Amino acid sequence: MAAVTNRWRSLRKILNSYIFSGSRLDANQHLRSRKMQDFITTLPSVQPNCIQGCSVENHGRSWYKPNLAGVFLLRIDPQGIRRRVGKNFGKLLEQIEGLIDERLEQRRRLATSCSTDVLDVLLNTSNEDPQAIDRNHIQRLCLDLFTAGTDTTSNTLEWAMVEVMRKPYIMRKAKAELAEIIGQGKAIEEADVARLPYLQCIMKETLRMHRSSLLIRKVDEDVEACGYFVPKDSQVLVHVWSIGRDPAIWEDPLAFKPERFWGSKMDVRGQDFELIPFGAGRRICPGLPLAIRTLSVMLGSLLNSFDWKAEGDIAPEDLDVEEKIGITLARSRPLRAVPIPL
Ligand code: HEM
Repeated sequence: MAAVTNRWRSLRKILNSYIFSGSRLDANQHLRSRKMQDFITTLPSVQPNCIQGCSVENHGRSWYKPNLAGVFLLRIDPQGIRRRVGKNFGKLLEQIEGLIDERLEQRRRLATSCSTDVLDVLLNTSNEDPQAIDRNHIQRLCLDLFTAGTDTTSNTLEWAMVEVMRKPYIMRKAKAELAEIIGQGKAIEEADVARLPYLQCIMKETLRMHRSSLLIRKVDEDVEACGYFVPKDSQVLVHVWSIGRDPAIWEDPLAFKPERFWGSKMDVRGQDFELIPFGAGRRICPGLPLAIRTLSVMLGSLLNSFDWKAEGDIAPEDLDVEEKIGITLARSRPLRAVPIPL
């Protein structure tokens, strides 16, 4: 056992030097995280105060499994990661293939090609110019949208509900705003969201606290940033989760307080580097406008249509916020919320 631990320690040392590829970054110095410090550095583009990362003591689990083949640029797949990913993506592609066939059949049956959703638009474009986009493109594009747009959105909504249910005063305030602006029990339209500032604050606060994304960037040329030398071709992982909880940026960072955004111009659209749940720059999430609109409408509708309690009459303060870390950040146990008619 001791031998395995030692080997693992020296492997971590090697990994460290590869990940930080020659820079003088010392992970221990800058990230206090026990579990993540060996593999991840927090290097937001310009804000020096973000670089400190933040404590993640309440992350009790070892979650980060580096793909060794990727780290050492090997073609082999010693952990079977590439094989498993290939198999699971194959299954997803089969499902999408089925959806496309179904839609083509429906269009043939109804003799129509009118655009009702993204898939119709893609199929129409392909009909008009098969060189521009073929069936393979459509399949891959749908795969991208499914993988990038589903868990991200549903997890964020679940976290928003958990946080609102944990703090009855937030629930009351949000409901009061909805009742005043929309009318209790009435449906919310996308256009209403702009008139619901407190609901928007809840969404921002949820995205601040419950994002796990690592933004991945490759450095074009040698750069000095915040006193660190980052050599050309380094891969930099920007740890958005830590930025969102950095005490150097946020007052009382572990508390869910939508009020911190009240009257503030700070937004999630990639201009304020303290809050970049959707990334920033050229590769910022293209689903951002859709996600913001749908999330606000969904959360607002849930709050405006029902009262809520946790299943099993768990007291609000006992609802836990334990996270299950992955590409997206899910709650460790899915929330089971019981709607109560108004
Ligand atoms: C709460 C919801 C969402 C969050 C927090 C989120 C977050 C992100 C982040 C952090 C990135 C990487 C950006 C970067 O590297 O700078 C990304 C990329 C992407 N997102 Fe989202 N996303 C969400 C919803 C969606 C939705 C609804 C869609 C589409 C329907 C979508 C489609 C994509 C795509 C296609 C990319 C890859 C873009 C590229 O590589 O150029 N996302 N998202």
